[in-house]
Amino acid sequence: MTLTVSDLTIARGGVPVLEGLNLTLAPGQALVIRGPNGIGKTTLLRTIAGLQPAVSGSVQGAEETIAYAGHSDGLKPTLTVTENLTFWASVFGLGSIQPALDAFDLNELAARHAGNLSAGQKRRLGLARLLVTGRPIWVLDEPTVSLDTRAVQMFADAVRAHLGQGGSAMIATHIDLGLEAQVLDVGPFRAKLPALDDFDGGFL
Ligand SMILES: Nc1ncnc2c1ncn2[C@@H]1O[C@H](COP(=O)(O)OP(=O)(O)OP(=O)(O)O)[C@@H](O)[C@H]1O
Repeated sequence: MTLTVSDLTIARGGVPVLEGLNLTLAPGQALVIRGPNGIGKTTLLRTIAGLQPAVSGSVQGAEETIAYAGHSDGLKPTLTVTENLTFWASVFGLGSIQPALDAFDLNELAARHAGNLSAGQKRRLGLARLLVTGRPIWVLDEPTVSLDTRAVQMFADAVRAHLGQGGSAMIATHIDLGLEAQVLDVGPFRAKLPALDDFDGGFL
């Protein structure tokens, strides 16, 4: 499944942050999105994942194919690691959670409640969830936050394996993951700010 982004203009809080973006992401490909804080990386990923509407342009190939992992880990704190993964596997209709436990070294934590894990352990669990979605396009917003060096390596290995199986990944990150990837440098503001006297309810 190839993701095609055509002439995409996006906004946050009513303010355009990026305009006229074109890109494709084919099976087996990774795209790393870089850029300074506040430039619009999260807005772009949320728009591509269908979590917010585009101002104009289109995203094709996204429906039902994207697994999104954003800043919030979305874990259920009162469920154990195993229960969290089993829940998501059942939502997505997949069977074994063992590959996800193995890939992110979660076996020893399997019976622990997610709410009692450390920040890095929670992040590993959040990323392990990607493996039980069975979805081919991973859209990931700063996935390595809180991960130690070893866990970053685990994550990079999981992405490589995913690409090797015909998946693809779009990753906003500030670190070098050592992946063979296209790079999208989101440059300084490329859209026009609205006139100052334009009232914008999006800021309220
Ligand atoms: N809920 C919101 N309402 C209004 N403006 C917002 C909102 N969330 C973010 N913004 C603004 O939209 C712009 C783009 O934010 P975005 O989160 O996409 O940036 P980013 O590149 O992902 O930043 P970072 O690297 O800090 O995560 C920023 O100027 C930000 O202040």
